[in-house]
Amino acid sequence: MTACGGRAEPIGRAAVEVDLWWVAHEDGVNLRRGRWPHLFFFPVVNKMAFLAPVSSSCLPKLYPQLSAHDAAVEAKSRVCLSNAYSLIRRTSICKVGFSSHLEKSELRTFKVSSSVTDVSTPEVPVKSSVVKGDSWSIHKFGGTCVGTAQRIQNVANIVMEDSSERKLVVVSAMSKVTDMMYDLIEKAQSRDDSYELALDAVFEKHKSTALDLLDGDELASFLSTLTLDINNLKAMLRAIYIAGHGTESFSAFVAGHGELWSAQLLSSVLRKGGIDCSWMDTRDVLIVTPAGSNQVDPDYEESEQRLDNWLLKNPSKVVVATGFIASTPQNIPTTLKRDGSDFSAAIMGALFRARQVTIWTDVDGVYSADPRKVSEAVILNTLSYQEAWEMSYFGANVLHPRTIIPVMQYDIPIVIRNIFNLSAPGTKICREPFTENEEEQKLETYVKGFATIDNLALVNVEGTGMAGVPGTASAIFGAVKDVGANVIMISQASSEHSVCFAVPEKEVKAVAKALEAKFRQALNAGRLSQVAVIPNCSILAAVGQKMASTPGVSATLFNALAKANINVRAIAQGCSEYNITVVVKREDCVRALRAVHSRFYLSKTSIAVGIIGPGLIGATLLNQLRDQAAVLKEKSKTDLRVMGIIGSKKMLLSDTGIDLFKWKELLKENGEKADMERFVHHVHGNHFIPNTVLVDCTSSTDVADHYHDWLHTGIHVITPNKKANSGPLDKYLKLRALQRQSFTHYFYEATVGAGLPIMHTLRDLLQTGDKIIRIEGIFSGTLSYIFNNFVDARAFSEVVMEAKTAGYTEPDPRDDLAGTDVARKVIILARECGLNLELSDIPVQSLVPDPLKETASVDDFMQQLPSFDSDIATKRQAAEDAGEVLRYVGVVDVKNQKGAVELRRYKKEHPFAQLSGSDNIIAFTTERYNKQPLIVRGPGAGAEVTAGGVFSDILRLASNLGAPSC
Ligand SMILES: NC(=O)C1=CN([C@@H]2O[C@H](COP(=O)(O)OP(=O)(O)OC[C@H]3O[C@@H](n4cnc5c(N)ncnc54)[C@H](OP(=O)(O)O)[C@@H]3O)[C@@H](O)[C@H]2O)C=CC1
Ligand SMILES: N[C@@H](CC=O)C(=O)O
Ligand code: NA
Repeated sequence: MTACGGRAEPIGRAAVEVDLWWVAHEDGVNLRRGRWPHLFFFPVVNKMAFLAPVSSSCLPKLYPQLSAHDAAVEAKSRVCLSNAYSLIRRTSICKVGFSSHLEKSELRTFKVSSSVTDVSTPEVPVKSSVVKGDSWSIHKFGGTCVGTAQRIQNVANIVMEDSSERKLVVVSAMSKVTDMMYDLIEKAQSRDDSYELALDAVFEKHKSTALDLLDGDELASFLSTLTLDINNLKAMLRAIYIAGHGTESFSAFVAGHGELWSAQLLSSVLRKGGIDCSWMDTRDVLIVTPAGSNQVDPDYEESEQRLDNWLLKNPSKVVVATGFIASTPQNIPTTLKRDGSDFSAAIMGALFRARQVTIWTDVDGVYSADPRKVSEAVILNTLSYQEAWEMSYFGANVLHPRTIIPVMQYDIPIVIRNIFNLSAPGTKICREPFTENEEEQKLETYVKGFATIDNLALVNVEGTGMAGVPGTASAIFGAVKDVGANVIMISQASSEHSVCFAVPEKEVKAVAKALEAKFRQALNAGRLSQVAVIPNCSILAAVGQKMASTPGVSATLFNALAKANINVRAIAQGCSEYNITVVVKREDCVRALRAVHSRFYLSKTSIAVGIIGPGLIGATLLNQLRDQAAVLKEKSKTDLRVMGIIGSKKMLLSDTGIDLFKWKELLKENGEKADMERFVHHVHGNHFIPNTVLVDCTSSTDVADHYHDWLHTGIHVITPNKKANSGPLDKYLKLRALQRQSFTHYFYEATVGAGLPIMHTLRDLLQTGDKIIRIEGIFSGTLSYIFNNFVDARAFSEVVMEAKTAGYTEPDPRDDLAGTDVARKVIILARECGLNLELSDIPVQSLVPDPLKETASVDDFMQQLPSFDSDIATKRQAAEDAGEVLRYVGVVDVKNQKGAVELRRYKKEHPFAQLSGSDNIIAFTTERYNKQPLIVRGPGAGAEVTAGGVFSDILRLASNLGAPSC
């Protein structure tokens, strides 16, 4: 008996290391010939047997040293370890019925190392030449990675730094070379002589790269191969030129040279670096059969055998293989078609049962969404195979789904890494992605990412005659198939009255025509009401394995879409729940993508802000936004980007957000002529921020007149301007009705009491069911200030000027003194309480002297005001004499459905007499606050508090749009 030792190490799930001593003895071996192309040998250990195929013809080549010992044993018992991975199976020696027990999925859990020991006889040095399993790691470098001599050297360095025991490096052609090769064929086919010059360029490119990288024998050898290849190609192209035609396999043969040269170049560079390296022409190994248009199916069994043969002859631990190219079963050169090199690497990963496949590219990994559309898209650390699959199908630049299939069946992870940023860990695509940080996991893994497909059309086949009629769907999709259109998404509600599906826009005409023809009779008879085409659609897909069985994910998604005012045309979700697909209008697609991306916390809640009126309040708001921006981003993940500022004459627009530290200078120096339409289009039309708010800081009626349209187009509006809410009642009612129907927000806290929470308090009272009886108060900061300071011998006009300088007054102080401003506030509150009053319904006592009512400018008015100081001084004195003060108040009498604005006298002890500065005081008398009114008091005018009130409305909007509360 001769015994030779080999070591089989179970790996993966069966993690027990077994020392295996196998026996080569006639009695213990069930040799078969004929039925199997191989001899079989059973290595035995503790009643366990391992079996492996051996090709008798390869034995002498493999183990020449054995011939010196026992030729009979040699012939029968040498294990061709190269093939072991495909047949080894743990089994009891007494159950030798191995053929029915061999299951590939179990086989891969073993690797066979090359260490071989003989214990019972003098040592027989046996070399196991073919080793596969997790000692191999696969790298794939695309054309850009090997685009220049320097980059090839860089690739070589990366390969050398990989500490894996064995490495297979799959390379594409140098960048642009494949296109150059196809161009050669094109030119030759169209009998364009310039193919010769083009071929020279190909030669020069590779020659100069080789000269940069190699020297000595390596250089000479490469150049001689290159020259030979080029001469052959020249002859071949000449033949194509003469025939005016080249077959597909000719093209594949010519095109594949780019890979042949880059593989040889890289392997030469590695050898120059002292690495024992071979290069593999994958056409010798990889066998594929065509599978429909632009697709091929690998023949794994045949490829595996060829690979083993190849490895027997090439035992190097580093192999550089050509990507993209393969052979047909008839040994005719072919290619793996689109994304071929990635596919090559994945197939090789599977054939080698490699530890990992690394795809080197020029991005840091797989993004949660297209970073060109979502600037805050993040690199995903991990993706499951299914997630990667879904993402790639939906247009994410991940991997072609077919690249994932080969590695998926052996649980081999694929890592996508950036060759230009080695510090980035990349994205790992594997069976069960995990995140160490639990919090992060919660946020990240339910929905991993979002992808979109543009240029689609929806087709809606509708009619009462469809319900309960078997075969309708088959007839519809049969017609679609007949015109060769690809159905991307299907949706049918359970009422069965309509079937809706998405097809590429370019195919929709033919589809509609085919359906109309097929259902002509049903349409004429009214059983089908229509075959409708909805053009200009896009698909947005949310992808995540953990969405499955997680309640609330779709609710959150749709909520985010609704809040961004995006209309969803169709929805599809398979019961695998890996993906929720919605169809939206194409122009909404990027906004939709941004909105959902933000909502799932992959980025901030972003709002595009347009500031209208950078006057006192507008400018103060801009400064507050500037000072708080970083905190908001950090703490509440809210990104407020001021995309435009417009005044009455000039505007400043930015595509990415205005630098708020410099907005004044920028507006002054770079500002362009104000154009409201263009401004709104710019702020809202940017495709990067899903939500838009226009903040009207003017007192302009013209600007307020736009609110309805803006809300209608999904733009949120926030304002301290009272004109819209106190303007014509019908317009106001229309505006509020629209606001209630839509998902757009209209906030105006600062219109009453500036930053004081007046509107908020009133809304809370109303919404919780309280009944307002009366609202009374000092609503004017200006008039409060004036009467609080109009004491002793002070002149009325002087105090008015003080109030104006302090920024309490309206742009035109007559709006305050005439009571118009208070009347507007009364109207705003009254309407909020449900009273349908016009401004003219409010009796107002004006403090503007009659002769100054018509004064042209604000300055003229201020200049002339002192001449009327005595009138009001007399009134003040009369009140003083009675122990009273003058206060300008507004009243909303809800019970009697009226309002009033007047100058009243109050006893000095009255709360209204206790105010200071620009304080407002508002008393709400309600059913709940009946004996004691609910009082809100505080400064009710001034730049900081007013801008603060506007800012808090913006944050309220952000939180309504999904920003977390903090
Ligand atoms: N001051 C306060 O305490 C309070 C004020 N408010 C309200 O705040 C708003 C702003 O007041 P304030 O900042 O004092 O006013 P300002 O006069 O200082 O600023 C008004 C701004 O609006 C711009 N503007 C005017 N018309 C237009 C237009 N048609 N299109 C574009 N921009 C225009 C002006 O631009 P330009 O300079 O180029 O003409 C200016 O930048 C008012 O509605 C006011 O009622 C509300 C509560 C309190
Ligand atoms: N001018 C107004 C400002 C706020 O609306 C006032 O004085 O209250
Ligand atoms: Na307020």
